[in-house]
Amino acid sequence: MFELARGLDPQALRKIYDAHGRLQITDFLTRESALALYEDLAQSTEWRLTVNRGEEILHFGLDELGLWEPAKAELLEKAVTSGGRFGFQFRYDVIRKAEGSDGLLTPFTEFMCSDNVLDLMRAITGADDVSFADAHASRYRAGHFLTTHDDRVDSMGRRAAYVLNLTPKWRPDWGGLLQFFDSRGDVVRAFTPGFNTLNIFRVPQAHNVSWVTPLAGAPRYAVTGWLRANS
Ligand SMILES: O=C(O)CCC(=O)C(=O)O
Ligand SMILES: [Fe+2]
Repeated sequence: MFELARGLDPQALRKIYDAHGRLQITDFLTRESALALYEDLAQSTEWRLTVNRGEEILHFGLDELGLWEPAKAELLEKAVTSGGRFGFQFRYDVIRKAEGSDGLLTPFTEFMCSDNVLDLMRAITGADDVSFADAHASRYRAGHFLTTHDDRVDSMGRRAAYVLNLTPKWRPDWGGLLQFFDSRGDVVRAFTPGFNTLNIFRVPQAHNVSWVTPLAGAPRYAVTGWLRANS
């Protein structure tokens, strides 16, 4: 089903990862595999809106949201914007792998957990104890975002994060950049979502996804997760 692009050079990638704690692989899958995954996500009806309320993670069906009274929608809007002003906040659409879910997310997760891919991930990151990868799909539309955080959850054994971007064409003006920060809050690197581009970065490390602007001509599709050790 899914195939790695040919010619990936683990040693060269390892050098970049070691030097910066992050890297981009601009063609990760074969074009056919990446297109199949993109098309599957673009036509899926399994998307739900996810937002956090403090530590709590909420999900809303998109049909359900369409039926909300304007006053209720406004309350959610206010909660999300005030939550993000000084704290950790996100809002985007998600598909989480679930028993019986059709679509390509489960086969893709299995692909990420295959010996071939895990060998490559261990070679790139040097994290020899990585034994599996988890995955969920994300879709950021205008007004979606994820404020600065470092992905650290000690009990989860996260060694590195990965993001496979799948929108065929993206412009930095559309927002949705994966940004990395130093301790002063300066952006030290920003990755513009690129089709079939895999971003990998060491955990913990401060990063965010910038607000997707009304200029966005398409949703920002990705499959993302963590390379994990059994903890
Ligand atoms: O979508 C991305 O580029 C990053 C997502 C992320 O940082 C996360 O889900 O924790
Ligand atoms: Fe993150």
